[in-house]
Amino acid sequence: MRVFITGKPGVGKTTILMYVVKELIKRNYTVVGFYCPEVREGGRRIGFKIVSIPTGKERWLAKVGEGKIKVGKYAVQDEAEEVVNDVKDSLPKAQVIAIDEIGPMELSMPSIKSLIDEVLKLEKPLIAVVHRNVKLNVDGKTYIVTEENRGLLKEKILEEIVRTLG
Ligand SMILES: Nc1nc2c(ncn2[C@@H]2O[C@H](COP(=O)(O)OP(=O)(O)OP(=O)(O)O)[C@@H](O)[C@H]2O)c(=O)[nH]1
Repeated sequence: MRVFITGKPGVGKTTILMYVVKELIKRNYTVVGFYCPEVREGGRRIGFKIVSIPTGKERWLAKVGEGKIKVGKYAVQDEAEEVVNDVKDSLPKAQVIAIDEIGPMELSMPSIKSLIDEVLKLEKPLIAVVHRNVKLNVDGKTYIVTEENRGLLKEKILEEIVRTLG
């Protein structure tokens, strides 16, 4: 059972995913994955972190500046690999996998791309934010988030995943 959340920038994708993750953890399910919050300084976005679920281990994913792999103005940071390995180590015990997001930045980093490829091959329930420009060729239910449906989608997606877990 895979749920993909997509939609325009700033519409509430991350908010839905994090709500579902928190509610699953409250219900004592083991959720494993990662999310990539943006980092702003003085109102300007200077980069993104990558944070492991559930350990909370955090490293720079990408930040403004020069580097061997660049996505737009952001240089992908090697240290992100430490979080990728943390997630990989936790995968076997996962009951649900949560990823925010499957996007150009994440897919540009070989170790994150291979983690995502590995997760997409697993049969475990998955909830993932998918960037609007990324097309995944795997089975799953895709929800396009809008201001109008984002409130209802939170509960609907949570219930669908809880029902799968039994
Ligand atoms: N009022 C209201 N605001 C919301 C809701 N969901 C998200 N927001 C706000 O909308 C803004 C963007 O939310 P995100 O969840 O970061 O949106 P996103 O689609 O993940 O954004 P990107 O990852 O930048 O594309 C934040 O300030 C949220 O607090 C909601 O249900 N109601």
